[in-house]
Amino acid sequence: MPKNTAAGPKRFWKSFWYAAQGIRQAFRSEQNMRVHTGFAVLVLLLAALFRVPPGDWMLLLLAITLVLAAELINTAIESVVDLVSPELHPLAKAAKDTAAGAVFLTAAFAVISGIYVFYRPVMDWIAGFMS
Ligand SMILES: Nc1ncnc2c1ncn2[C@@H]1O[C@H](COP(=O)(O)OP(=O)(O)OP(=O)(O)O)[C@@H](O)[C@H]1O
Repeated sequence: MPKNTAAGPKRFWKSFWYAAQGIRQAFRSEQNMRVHTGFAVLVLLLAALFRVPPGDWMLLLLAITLVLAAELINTAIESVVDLVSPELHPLAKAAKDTAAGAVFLTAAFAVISGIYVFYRPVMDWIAGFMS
């Protein structure tokens, strides 16, 4: 596999290309990455539908970014663990479980953010629907 041997601006743009390849690879190989991306798209569509204020958009974008970034780092750690420790090992388990814990924390933050942003608009929508 080729390394990034380019220099100057070319090296800079190539590193973006490698990053895009990493995201594409994680999206293809990790079901959780696809599930989280699907939720992210749904949440952004709902935010547009309910016309949430700019500050709430930023909170949702922060939550989505945290979850997807944690998922990418989790995927990277899983790959390295599988490479160096294909056999069962307590440290391999600790590494994978800790990385999964990071994803769980960001997902919990995303759920709380979603409730914070959508509770009022959804309640108003239901109230309008009932009256
Ligand atoms: N080499 C290993 N040594 C010890 N325990 C491991 C090892 N590999 C995996 N495990 C345990 O099995 C769990 C599941 O590991 P696996 O590699 O299937 O990842 P995963 O969390 O299912 O991720 P994904 O499904 O996204 O690939 C880990 O969280 C860990 O507890």
